[in-house]
Amino acid sequence: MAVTFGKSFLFHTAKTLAKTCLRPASTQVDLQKNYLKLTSASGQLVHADLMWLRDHCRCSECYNHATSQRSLPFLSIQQDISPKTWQIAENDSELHVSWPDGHTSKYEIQWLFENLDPKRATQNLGKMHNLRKLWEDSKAPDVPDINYFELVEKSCPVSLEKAVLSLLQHGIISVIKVPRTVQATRLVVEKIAPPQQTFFGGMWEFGTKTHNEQANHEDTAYTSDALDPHHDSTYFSESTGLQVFHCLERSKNCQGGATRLVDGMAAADHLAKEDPKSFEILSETAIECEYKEPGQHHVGRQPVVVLDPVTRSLLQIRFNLYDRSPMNTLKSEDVRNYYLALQKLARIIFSGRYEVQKELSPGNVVVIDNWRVLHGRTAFTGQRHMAGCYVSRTEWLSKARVLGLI
Ligand SMILES: C[N+](C)(C)CCCC[C@H](N)C(=O)O
Ligand SMILES: O=C(O)CCC(=O)C(=O)O
Ligand SMILES: [Fe+2]
Repeated sequence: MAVTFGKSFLFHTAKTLAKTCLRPASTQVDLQKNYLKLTSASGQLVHADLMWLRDHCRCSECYNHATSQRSLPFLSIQQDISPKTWQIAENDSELHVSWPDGHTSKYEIQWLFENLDPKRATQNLGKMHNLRKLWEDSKAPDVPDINYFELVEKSCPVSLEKAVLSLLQHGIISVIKVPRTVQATRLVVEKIAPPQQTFFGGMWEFGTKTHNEQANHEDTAYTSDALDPHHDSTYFSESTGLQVFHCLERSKNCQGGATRLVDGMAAADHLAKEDPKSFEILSETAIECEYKEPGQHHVGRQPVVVLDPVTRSLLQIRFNLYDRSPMNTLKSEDVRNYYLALQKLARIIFSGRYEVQKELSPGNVVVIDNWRVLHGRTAFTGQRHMAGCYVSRTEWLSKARVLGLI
């Protein structure tokens, strides 16, 4: 049964099956009104809509393999398209389809089953989700220290993989023995992706010992006040992906200024279990955040808990109580319940259950997934000089894919 054609094949197979009760030796193809029904030898069943099938022809006319881009004119796909013939070929590894206009398409059967599997989207996006190890209640995450020399000087691929994996698993990377310079901080980051340019700059510096007055911004981060755990850039249309901190200098008389890190996804997960209604409110109601200073006015509107549009699993937590705009996006009848829900999440976040504190010292760079882990600091006295940068999410996820991690 190496090569079988159209309906006669189906008829034949069905009869054989009925007589012998044997499993089919190859994929079965059955033309329905507007799709091909494919049944694998092991019984997996998928529906290939005929418009979808024509669109996914991977011949060099319809698809540019060098650029991974489609070239078939989208509007040329007719609503009533139907194949003239179809056959399973190449020892059950390909489906060949000929279309009324004379075009022939060949598909790898395995590729079809993968891409048509209705569970595929859920499972595929679940890869990141499955790697994630939420911080456990009152237990510090097991974050490996990555050595600067290995990562940057030796460009060790194992170190880089370990670093990006740590980000996927724990939402943070710790790099040790980093030279106390902005340039060394940059070299660490560039192993993963380029620093993201924002109005704060590419690489930024902040702290008491300022160096360059122009680098200062009208934000509490640039003071020595305490900052409760928060995510940054909730006022951008897309929050920055990574937050990098390197404490370049702490004066001898510097007291406080410990970095507080909280796993926002562990907190949201806790809320989902404890109070699903509040979780739902936070994931379905958008609020607004803003940043204003002379020459800048950014506004971002999204829910505090953002779910993946396909899998509905946790995609992002955007928690920043400081940078909220007037809460004018809520319907008046929803205001009270919204406040109660946000307070519930805030209580979990501020409870310390999913928090670690670390007094960053010169030489220690921490990279934080700003879509997951919140950062804050205790108030301080004395001198504390920090450097760092943002990295956009699309850039670091691209690196994770290139490394084969997701
Ligand atoms: C650039 N640097 C990180 C130093 C400051 C960022 C400003 C912090 C702002 N409130 C926010 O939460 O986004
Ligand atoms: O000073 C710190 O450790 C953190 C300040 C902060 O929240 C920020 O720069 O975004
Ligand atoms: Fe911040």
